[in-house]
Amino acid sequence: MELAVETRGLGKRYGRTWAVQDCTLELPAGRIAALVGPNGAGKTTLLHLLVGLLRPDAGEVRVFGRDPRAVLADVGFVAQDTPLYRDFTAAELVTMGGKLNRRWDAPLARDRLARLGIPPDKPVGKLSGGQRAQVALAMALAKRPRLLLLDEPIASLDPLARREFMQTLMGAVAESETTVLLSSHLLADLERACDHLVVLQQSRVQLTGGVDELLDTHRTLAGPRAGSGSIAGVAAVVRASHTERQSTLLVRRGEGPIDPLWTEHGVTLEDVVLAYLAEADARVPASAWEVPA
Ligand SMILES: Nc1ncnc2c1ncn2[C@@H]1O[C@H](COP(=O)(O)OP(=O)(O)OP(=O)(O)O)[C@@H](O)[C@H]1O
Repeated sequence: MELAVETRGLGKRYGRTWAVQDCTLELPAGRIAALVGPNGAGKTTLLHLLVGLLRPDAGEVRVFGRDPRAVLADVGFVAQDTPLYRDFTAAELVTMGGKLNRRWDAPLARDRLARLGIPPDKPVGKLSGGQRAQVALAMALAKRPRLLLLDEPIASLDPLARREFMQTLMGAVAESETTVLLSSHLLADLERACDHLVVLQQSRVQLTGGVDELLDTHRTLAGPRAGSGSIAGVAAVVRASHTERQSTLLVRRGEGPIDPLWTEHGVTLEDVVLAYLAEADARVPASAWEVPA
């Protein structure tokens, strides 16, 4: 299995604060991976480490087995604020891309922009935020990257454009075996398109793996209010909530069938992500919020 991304104990800090800490993950080539986590979790920092914009303070990062700066020609990156030369038109950007990149698929960019109704002759600074995001994606795809990194690319898109954007990504992966890692807060959109998940929380990886595997290994259980004893067929309780009489648990399955005392339901990606984030959040000490007198 070829790995597009591999990190071992990766860390980056600003001053004394670790923005990414002890991050170990593997992203197999050909996957569309979602990078999720709350504001400030370290998603942008991780993407910047993968594209060589930042150097690690700890651990290692490899992209297709090499230092990220050695594979820049193979990596497309769309930064969070889709920075483009705002005085240039989309048509001028496509022409410029051809001069700056070895492999450049100008027809792909032009077709895509035409299909989306992006005016070729208007400075991109005068386009809407969503249109600018589409221009940035078209430019990144025209590079024909082996790895495409996208930092919150769909945040500014309307629901229809979001769906179109995700379909384009899936199409690009199917056609060219591009690996995609995209950060987003829009879990429902990710569930449709992504087959791999990385959850970051407070600079650390909380959970990572294939989406099918994660959905298969997690269950929601409902039953009479539970104590803290173990439950047959359950490896770990990720998140528990209780009423006076009833408990609802999100669990990771273990060996064998689950205790029939519990009613078992499948989970969505959103259920799993929110359970892991809530569980990690519960570990934030209240003192973190204390304001010095
Ligand atoms: N240039 C910087 N200088 C100092 N601290 C920084 C800098 N960039 C990021 N940080 C800090 O590093 C941590 C991770 O930030 P990062 O931008 O990677 O998070 P994020 O998950 O992308 O957040 P968001 O979802 O809000 O975009 C935060 O605590 C942030 O305040």
